[in-house]
Amino acid sequence: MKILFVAAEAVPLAKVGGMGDVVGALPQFLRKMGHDVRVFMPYYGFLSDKLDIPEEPVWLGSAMFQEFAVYETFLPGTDVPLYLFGHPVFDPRRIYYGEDEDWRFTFFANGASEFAWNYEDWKPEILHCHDWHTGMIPVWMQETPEIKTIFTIHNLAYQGPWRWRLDQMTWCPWYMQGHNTMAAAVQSADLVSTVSPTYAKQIQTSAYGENLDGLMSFISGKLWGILNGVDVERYNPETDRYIVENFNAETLDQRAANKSALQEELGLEMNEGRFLMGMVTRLVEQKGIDLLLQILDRFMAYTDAQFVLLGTGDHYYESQMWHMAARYPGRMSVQILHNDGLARRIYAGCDVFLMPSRFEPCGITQMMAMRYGCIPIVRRTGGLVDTVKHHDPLNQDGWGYCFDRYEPLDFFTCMVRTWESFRYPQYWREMQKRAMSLDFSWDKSAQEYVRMYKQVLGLSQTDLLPEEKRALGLPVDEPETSTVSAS
Ligand SMILES: Nc1ncnc2c1ncn2[C@@H]1O[C@H](COP(=O)(O)OP(=O)(O)O[C@H]2O[C@H](CO)[C@@H](O)[C@H](O)[C@H]2O)[C@@H](O)[C@H]1O
Repeated sequence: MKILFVAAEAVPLAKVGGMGDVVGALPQFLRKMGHDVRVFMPYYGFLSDKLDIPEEPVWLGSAMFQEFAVYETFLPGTDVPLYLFGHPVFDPRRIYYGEDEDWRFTFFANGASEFAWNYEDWKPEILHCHDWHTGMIPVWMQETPEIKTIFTIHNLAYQGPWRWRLDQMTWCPWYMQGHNTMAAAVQSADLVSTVSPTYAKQIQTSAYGENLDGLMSFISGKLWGILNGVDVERYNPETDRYIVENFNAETLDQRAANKSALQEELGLEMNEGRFLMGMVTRLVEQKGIDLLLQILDRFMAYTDAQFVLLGTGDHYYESQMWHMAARYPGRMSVQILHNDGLARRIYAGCDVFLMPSRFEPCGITQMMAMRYGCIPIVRRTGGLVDTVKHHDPLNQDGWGYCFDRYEPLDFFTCMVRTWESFRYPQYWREMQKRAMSLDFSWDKSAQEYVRMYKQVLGLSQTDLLPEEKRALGLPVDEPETSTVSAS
């Protein structure tokens, strides 16, 4: 199958949050399964620092009365072809923000559609669109039945420009339904997915539907919930170059060196016995920062814990966290920056990872933390339900601590319980081992996406490509026959 991912972010080139992880990783796994998957994203001004981009474009087009150029290269370190949408509006060294955000991404979506319609050398059968930035693509593609569209919701809270604004900026066809980009996208796309089974159900309720719950229930017949994975090769404590000491579930003793190194790096008291809590996050309402602010001071005063936060986002939260850190010198460190290396050192060095999210479509950081033996404390919502099992001391099961209600007292109690469990090292270690042995690789999710692609193309689910069989560990018949490719 020929699939073009269209998105605003893709690791390792451009990433603000988890969507970039998905768009950068999933295509590699789908290609391993024999599918021709490529990525289309903006040519941001900072990209030329990160990879060599040919000077000659492979295609020139126009959209919204603007000329643009498309350059072809590869996602670094992979065989995934990458098309870069070049126009001066993307020259600034930023991904989001700025007053022109609505315009520049609607233009990007229009450019991607033009490319899919008119580029002669490669024709996608499916456009896999990610979040509102690409939301108009399914609308425009409605009149092009030979190209199917899949729209994946990574974050329903950001719904893109309203219809009146779209009307001002570009052409909204008469058949466009919905009052903003997100609403239009889910109605027009052939299939819609979100990034965990629990979140797929939750967005059909008023508590999580962001005012689109009615619409989500209405389209539930074409709504899939597919859990994200983690790039287990990039994020591997056994080989990670960014941490001080490599380790695995069998050599957990070596993990202690990472804790000391992190304490030293961030100016915390170097003491192995301290309960070290970490958080790597966008500092936005979604992530439960307001809940944390209500209890952190009390918890720090009540215990001997240490706390590390790495994140950027709303200035209000940034300054609140700074002020809090100033009250606990040597015990709390707040790093307002984006730094992948430090994020890994936090996963490898902290004892627990906090994720008290108000809502969480999937959440990748808790999976990364578990992979590095860091026990998650999470609110039971969205993908956190699907990935974190509450500890069960009687049966020695579970690998995290969960609370249900979005209430400071519930979060506080959960943290105190975790802190108490931490006093039992043998028990704690077993829990770390269970967390580290979980399989969060992309293979399983990639199989689900393949099922979805086959459904949208009307292909049989049972006929597998030889590469798919190999990925599933099934015997490959001789001679190999390729039965599913519609290309
Ligand atoms: N300051 C910082 N420095 C370094 N790295 C940082 C960082 N802040 C965040 N990150 C990284 O960004 C990613 C965050 O991913 P998440 O999935 O946890 O959340 P996000 O809300 O961005 O994603 C949205 O999309 C994803 C993908 O579908 C869903 O899992 C999620 O629920 C949804 O909210 C992780 O790779 C993390 O390490």
